[in-house]
Amino acid sequence: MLLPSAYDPGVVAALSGVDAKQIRHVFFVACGGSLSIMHPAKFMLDQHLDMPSDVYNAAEFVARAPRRLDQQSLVILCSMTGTTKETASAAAYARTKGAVTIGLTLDAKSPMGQAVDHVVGFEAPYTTGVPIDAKDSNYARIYQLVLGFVALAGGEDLTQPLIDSLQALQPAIDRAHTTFAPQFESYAPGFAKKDVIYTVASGASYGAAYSFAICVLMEMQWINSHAIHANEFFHGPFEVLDKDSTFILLKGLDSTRPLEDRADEFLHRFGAVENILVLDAETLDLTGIDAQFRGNLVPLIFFDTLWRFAYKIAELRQHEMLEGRRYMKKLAY
Ligand SMILES: N[C@@H]1[C@@H](O)[C@H](O)[C@@H](COP(=O)(O)O)O[C@@H]1O
Repeated sequence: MLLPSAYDPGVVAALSGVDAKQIRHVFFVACGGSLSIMHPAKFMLDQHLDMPSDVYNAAEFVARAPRRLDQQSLVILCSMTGTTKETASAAAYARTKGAVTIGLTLDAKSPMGQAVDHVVGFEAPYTTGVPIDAKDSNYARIYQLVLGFVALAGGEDLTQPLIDSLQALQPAIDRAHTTFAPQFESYAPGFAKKDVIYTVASGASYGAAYSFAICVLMEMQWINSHAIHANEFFHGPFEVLDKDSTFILLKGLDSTRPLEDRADEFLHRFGAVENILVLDAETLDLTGIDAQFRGNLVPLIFFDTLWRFAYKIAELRQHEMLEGRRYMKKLAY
C-alpha cells in the first residue's frame, strides 16, 4: 500500500518500520502539552479502526507497566523538546518490552529522539516565534501516523482526504482569527482580572481544553484552572457555577458535540454571559476541510486562536507568557 506523495517523509519512514497487521494495541504516551494531542489521536483511531488503545502520561505508563505492552504493541510518544525525562524513559521502557516506538519531536538528537525506533519531526511556532503552516504541526503529523497506520492495518484508506484537508487547515485558521477576534477583544479585559478560569470540552477538542488549562492559564499565566470534560461537568463541577465563575467552552464538530451543547445550555442558565466564552466551530469557514475530518481539525483552530487570546490576557495582566515560569526547567524536580 502506498501512502500519498504529500505525506510527511518522516511519517512514511516510521510507518514502513511497523508491521501494522501484527499490532494488537496502540499506546499514546507523553507529558503536558504533548500529552494533550494524544487524546484527539486516540479519538481518530477509535473512529476508524477496531484496535484497542490507551493514552498515558509517560511516568504513569512506566509505573503502571501495563501487562498488554509487548512486541505486538505500537507506542507513539511525543516530546517537543525531546528532553522530558519521563517521556524518554517511557520510550526506553517500551523498547525493553519489544514494542515498536515512534517519537514525535523537534530534535532527533534529543534523549527521547535517541530512545525511540523511529523519529517523526514537526514544526512548532511557540519556541522559535516563526509562524508555521498547521499542516506541519504535531497534530498534523500524529493524524498522518494514525490514518496511515489504519490503512496499513487493513482499515479504510483515508490518507488522501486527510492530506487534502490538512492543506486547507492554515487558511481556515487564518479566517478563524478574524471570526473570533471580536469575542476575544470583548472578553479579554474581564478574563484578565479573574483568579480562576475553567475550560470545558469533549471528544477531539478535550486535548485543546486540557493544554490551554494546564500549559497556558496555569503554567504561563499562573491563573487557577482545570479542564473539565463537558459531561463530567454535570457530575460535580457544575456546583461551582454562579454569576461570577468563569469558563471557556469549546464547541467542536465531532460526534460528542451534544455533550458540549448541554454544558453550554446549563452554563448560560446559571452563569453570566460575560464570564462564559464560547468558541463555536459552527461559526467557522472550513472550506476545503473534508466534512469527515472537521471534528478532528477544529481543535487545532481552537488552540491556535486561543493562543492569541492568551497573549491579550498576558498583556493586560503584565505577566509574560513564555518567560514567567518559576520552577519549570529552572530547578531540579
Ligand atoms: N507546559 C509544558 C508543555 O508545554 C510541554 O509540552 C510539556 C512537555 O514538554 P515536551 O513536549 O518538550 O516533552 O512540558 C510542560 O507540560
